Amino acid sequence: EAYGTVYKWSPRNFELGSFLGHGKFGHVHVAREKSTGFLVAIKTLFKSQIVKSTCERQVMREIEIQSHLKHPNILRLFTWFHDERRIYLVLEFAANGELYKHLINSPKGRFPEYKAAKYIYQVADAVEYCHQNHVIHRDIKPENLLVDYNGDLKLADFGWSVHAPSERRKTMCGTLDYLPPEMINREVYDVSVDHWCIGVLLYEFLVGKPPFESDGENRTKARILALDMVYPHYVPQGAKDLISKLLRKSSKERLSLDAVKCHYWVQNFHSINS
Ligand SMILES: COc1ccc(C(=O)Nc2ccccc2)cc1NC(=O)CCSCc1cnc2[nH]ccc2c1
Repeated sequence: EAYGTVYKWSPRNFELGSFLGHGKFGHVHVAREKSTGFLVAIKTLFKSQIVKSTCERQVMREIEIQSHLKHPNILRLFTWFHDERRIYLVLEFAANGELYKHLINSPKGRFPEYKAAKYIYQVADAVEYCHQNHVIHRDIKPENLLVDYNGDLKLADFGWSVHAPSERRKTMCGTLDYLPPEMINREVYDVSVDHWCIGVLLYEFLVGKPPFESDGENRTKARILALDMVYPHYVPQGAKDLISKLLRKSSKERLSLDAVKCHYWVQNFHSINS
């Protein structure tokens, strides 16, 4: 808001491009801001659906929180505007799309060590920033991570379900794979749920599937509560050490996000990656 005036954005400022997907409240398109040529993603939310399903105050609060989060690994909400029927969110466009697709299209369906280490560092950094801004439970899982033009991760905090019968897990939308024990036991939870999810995420990066994956929901829950997991032979010792310090039943014993970033297995690759 230079010179004290707030610029009034409107749909006229943008040229709408291809359809990117749809969420529970609306759909997302790539768009080009006309005066700069800058590519963004515009998420159109229908007021009718929002008013029906959540109170407007909560919606405004969520948009307020999102627009203040500024971190290189968190998808930016640049601005928003509305007309009589819709709310438009002007979001950062991650040109390399969904991380999940990169994972399943990798040669062995899993990331090499250096990539897993780079990505887990970036996720830990983004989530630590969220915690410092009193935002928790960012729903960390591959479906909620995007890759930008430079190959860096963006925590996207999707509000959307899959838009096409893609190669995603069937149970994707309600996947239990990332639930920590305290949430299965419906106990009170705190920021350390995110630490658990980062442990599950790192395992999935290196193995290509989450540690407690089972065909039945109850089987998955039982495995989570029993910490019933095995590491394939190719998972390096350093990564096993880090995962085992995050997947702890007692949330207080889980490694801090700073310690994740400083862990020797992550640091070993950080120099190469940065
Ligand atoms: C910061 O991010 C967000 C902030 C807010 C909301 C939101 O919906 N808030 C909400 C919902 C209901 C009521 C009130 C507020 C959503 C997102 N983020 C996404 O929805 C995921 C990426 S969509 C963009 C995007 C970019 N880059 C891509 N590359 C490939 C696909 C793709 C898709």
